[in-house]
Amino acid sequence: MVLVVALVPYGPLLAVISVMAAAAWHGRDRAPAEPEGPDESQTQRLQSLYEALVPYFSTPDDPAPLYAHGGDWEKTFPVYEFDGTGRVSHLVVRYPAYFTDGEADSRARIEQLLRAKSGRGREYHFAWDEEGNQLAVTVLPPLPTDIAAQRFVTSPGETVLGFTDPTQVQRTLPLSHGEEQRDVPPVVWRTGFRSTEPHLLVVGEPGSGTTTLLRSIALQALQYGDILIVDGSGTGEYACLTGRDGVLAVECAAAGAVASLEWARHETERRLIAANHARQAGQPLPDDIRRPLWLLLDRPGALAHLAAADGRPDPQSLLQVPLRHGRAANVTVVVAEQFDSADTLSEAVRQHTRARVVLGPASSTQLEAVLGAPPHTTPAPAMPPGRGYARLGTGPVHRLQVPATPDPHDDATSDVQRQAVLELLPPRSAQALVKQEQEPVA
Ligand SMILES: Nc1ncnc2c1ncn2[C@@H]1O[C@H](COP(=O)(O)OP(=O)(O)OP(=O)(O)O)[C@@H](O)[C@H]1O
Repeated sequence: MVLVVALVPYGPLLAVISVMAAAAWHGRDRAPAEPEGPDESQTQRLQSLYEALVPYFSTPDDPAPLYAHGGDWEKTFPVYEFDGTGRVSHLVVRYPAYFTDGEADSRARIEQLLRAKSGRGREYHFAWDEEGNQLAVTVLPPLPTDIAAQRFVTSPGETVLGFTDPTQVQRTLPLSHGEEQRDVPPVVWRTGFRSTEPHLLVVGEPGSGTTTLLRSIALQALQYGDILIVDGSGTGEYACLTGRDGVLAVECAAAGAVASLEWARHETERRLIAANHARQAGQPLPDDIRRPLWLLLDRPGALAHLAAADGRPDPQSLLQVPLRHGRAANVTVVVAEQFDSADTLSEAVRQHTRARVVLGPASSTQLEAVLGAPPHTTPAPAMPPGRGYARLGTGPVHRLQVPATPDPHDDATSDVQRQAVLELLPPRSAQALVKQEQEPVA
């Protein structure tokens, strides 16, 4: 088009000739290509997959079965791709309309079979098209495990939980990776006044990376708000945050945790009342209410019986008000717990944490119990720390890899990663220390 316009002053004929020449040049490689079909070993793989599916996708009373022993796989696999090792990397499987694709067990049987026949040791994504009677199977590449903590390009109120596949999220984040820059699709969780999932629950096996995720959230939260940490694990993994600007307290003992959470409950009520006054008076919300307050609890279950032994309330019981009214008061609660203590989670925590993350190995029952829906992917053959799944409200289940955000005081932390975390820590100013002494312990 640009070419035609540019050539108009030289006469339409010249323009036509030039366009034809350009088209010929452009199309020089487009000679009809040899139709590319699968080679012999690929054909064999497809045929054996087809044969394995026959018992699942046929009934004796079907007069014209799509699947029959010795039948034609080309009718059932309209799309197929292979990777460099000759294994299937993408496959579309057509199946008869009577197959019970709405039933979880029927789907699971097919998914298990396809996974076993296409090669274990990889992660698969299954997309069932119930209307079209077809299933798309895609092999997923591993998620990147080498993304270090850094300032993510997000807006206030957005927290990056980790990174996922490009297929399910529209957006990518520019990340610095050593000298390079690369774009990676994030799982972004929105908190605050307009959030539909104002609180988060993280569950995992020991060592799966739940503390690291909370540390990553804390570093992001400190950019715009204040945080209060209750660390029931008692291993001091949040010590790097103690006394930093915006860190109201890092509580490791039951007494301190109860006192701080009592303060947080009053603070939530104070914010609510002030917000109501402002709204009724038609005035903008005061700045101290706009500033987000985060309550991060790592393994609160461990503190429950210590508090009880001391005659104090379970710290979780103090979360009721922040959980219930946090959205209107700009107070966000994050709770991390291990699977074996998940039964210590209070009803309020279960009910109000609509953003969910599972890290580390988990059975499909455990995943469904926490996420409320099964993932459409098979488990990773080897789960690196920080790998898991995230679900925001009733949205899709995303694969998740949390950015490496290690404890900078841990001797095992590499210098590069330590430096990355240290750079994100706010300064320690005298003001923070005074605030820390005065505020949380009411
Ligand atoms: N996202 C991640 N990327 C890289 N390494 C990670 C990640 N998450 C955790 N790790 C590493 O895995 C180990 C355990 O992490 P973390 O302490 O966060 O786990 P945890 O679930 O809190 O377990 P625990 O309760 O036993 O401390 C640490 O050495 C940590 O550096």
